[in-house]
Amino acid sequence: MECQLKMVCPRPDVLDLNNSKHDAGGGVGDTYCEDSATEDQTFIPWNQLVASGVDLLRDPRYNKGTAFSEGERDRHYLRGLLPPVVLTQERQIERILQNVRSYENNLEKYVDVMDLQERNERLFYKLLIDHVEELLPIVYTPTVGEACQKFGNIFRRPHGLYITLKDKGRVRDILRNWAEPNVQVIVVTDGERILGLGDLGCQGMGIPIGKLALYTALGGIRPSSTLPITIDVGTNNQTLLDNPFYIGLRHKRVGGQAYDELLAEFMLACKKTYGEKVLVQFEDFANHNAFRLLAKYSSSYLVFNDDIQGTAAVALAGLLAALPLTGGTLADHEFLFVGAGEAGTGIAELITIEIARQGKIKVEEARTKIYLADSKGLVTKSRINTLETFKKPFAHDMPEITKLVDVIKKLKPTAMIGTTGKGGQFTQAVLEEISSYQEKPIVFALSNPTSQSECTAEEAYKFTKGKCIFASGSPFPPVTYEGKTYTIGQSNNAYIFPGLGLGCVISGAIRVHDDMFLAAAESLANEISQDHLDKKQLFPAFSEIREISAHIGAATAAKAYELGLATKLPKPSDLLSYAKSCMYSPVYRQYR
Ligand SMILES: NC(=O)C1=CN([C@@H]2O[C@H](COP(=O)(O)OP(=O)(O)OC[C@H]3O[C@@H](n4cnc5c(N)ncnc54)[C@H](OP(=O)(O)O)[C@@H]3O)[C@@H](O)[C@H]2O)C=CC1
Ligand SMILES: CC(=O)C(=O)O
Ligand SMILES: [Mg+2]
Repeated sequence: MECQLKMVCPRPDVLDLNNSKHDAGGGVGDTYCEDSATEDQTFIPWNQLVASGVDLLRDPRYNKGTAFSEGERDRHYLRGLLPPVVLTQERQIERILQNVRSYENNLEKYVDVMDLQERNERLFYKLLIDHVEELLPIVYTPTVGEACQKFGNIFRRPHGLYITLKDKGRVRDILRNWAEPNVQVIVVTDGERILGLGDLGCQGMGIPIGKLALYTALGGIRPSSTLPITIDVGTNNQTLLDNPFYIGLRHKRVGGQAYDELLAEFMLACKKTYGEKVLVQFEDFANHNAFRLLAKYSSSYLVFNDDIQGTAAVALAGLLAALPLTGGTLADHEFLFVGAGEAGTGIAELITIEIARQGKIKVEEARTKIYLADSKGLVTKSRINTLETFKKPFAHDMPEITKLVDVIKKLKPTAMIGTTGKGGQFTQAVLEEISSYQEKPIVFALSNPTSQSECTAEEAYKFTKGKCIFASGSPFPPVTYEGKTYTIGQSNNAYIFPGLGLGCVISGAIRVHDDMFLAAAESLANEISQDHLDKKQLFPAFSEIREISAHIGAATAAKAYELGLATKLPKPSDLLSYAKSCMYSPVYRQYR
């Protein structure tokens, strides 16, 4: 069919590099019109043709469904293909929300909402942005976890790229099959540690899809610039291997040289296809690969690990925000990490850097404030020969203690941070113990999804008698304890990566440096007001997140410039305004 649709735009999408006004880093893309665009605006010719008629309705990027105007229906061969009603985007959202709310279980809501992404992208993002508090638990933790577990059973339309062991030698060809040429952010998983749900193999794809939806909704990254990828090297999850509807390679996980070669080919293919400024986020790899891959690629690629570094930044922000409640500085606290993997040691390292920076002391000295416990108990020097490298810096010269409650009795930490991926570790006895000597213990239960949280918000307040300063990785409703209501802050890396990604894109960063995470953490902590603290709320509401992401983006970009890692020159004079002006808006465009 002849292509008829020409989209035109008085102001370019800033993340659209097709346009010279804002150049965030190479390539060609679509343009969009300003929110207020009307059909009789002065249009600038648009240089990309897309389908009309039936094909237009079937293309989620351009489809507006019943919101196509009368004029558009005539001009783009849509007459008769739609019922006569013309609805506004707002009315469409009302209808969809009504449907979503009518489902009793969250997985049905997930299927319905994600289906919209495949049908009408702008409507999906407007829905998500306008109702973020309600829908985040659906497209993200906890529901996305269940969706991954059942991904094969609920599979409808593919989204993202699947790269398997069988594709060795042709990964670049596969990237070329992705229709969008201007990818700026990739989230990749190999599915081995999906939330706290373990190895979900190829079905981990729900996570990159969900994370990238947040890059757009929370951080304003243009959807066409995002690419979810799953690397399938098999799975050790026998239940999935036995499931006739499993979507991945039906064999045990392959590691070693074959794995490393595939990853190396993948990284190089990303750089060759999308340029050196494509941001690659490693997500939900098991820790035996996560730390290795980060160390291997972070000095030569624009890459970070969300579970190690993004989580560290969000937790540090929460701890900084808690200081006005506890009094003192970070260095005045004793931290106990329960769970010593990616999230636990990632946070421990960033806190170390911050304590050392604030106190102008050596990192070795800062580390004396931090203790780890893993599945075998307290991490001590006596275990040094069998400890993984990432635990070793925090091994203390102490007797071995296996039971958590005994560790607490011995160390008397002021802050306890759970990253075990195992639900229920913060038992009544543990919570009672930490509040027996500490007036305001900090208790973070960061494991996801909700089923794996170390304790519920209600348990935390009940068993500490309302004393604790609490945050969780997955959402919990407010808790009322003895007449006082506490709003539960969600210490989730979703506060960090969208803004950090925005900062990388707008500055044209070529590397992600630890100091950029510190800048992001400080920026997030600055958003906590006295109002929040009155409710012991350490994180702002997600409804405020786009504004916050702009601040985080500006702070991250500023740090990239300061470190000489930014390539977009000249540096914009007002990074915050620039970040805001770059953010994708899902409001419908008018098609000429
Ligand atoms: N809120 C957020 O933003 C984020 C939350 N997470 C969540 O954190 C959890 C862990 O993720 P990640 O760090 O990547 O996983 P890892 O597998 O890297 O680490 C898990 C750690 O928990 C330890 N552990 C397991 N059981 C116990 C136990 N009973 N007592 C003490 N320690 C225990 C493990 O011990 P051992 O080393 O001995 O095996 C390991 O050190 C997941 O649920 C994930 O969803 C992760 C990233 C971000
Ligand atoms: C939030 C996140 O990244 C995780 O739980 O793995
Ligand atoms: Mg993760």
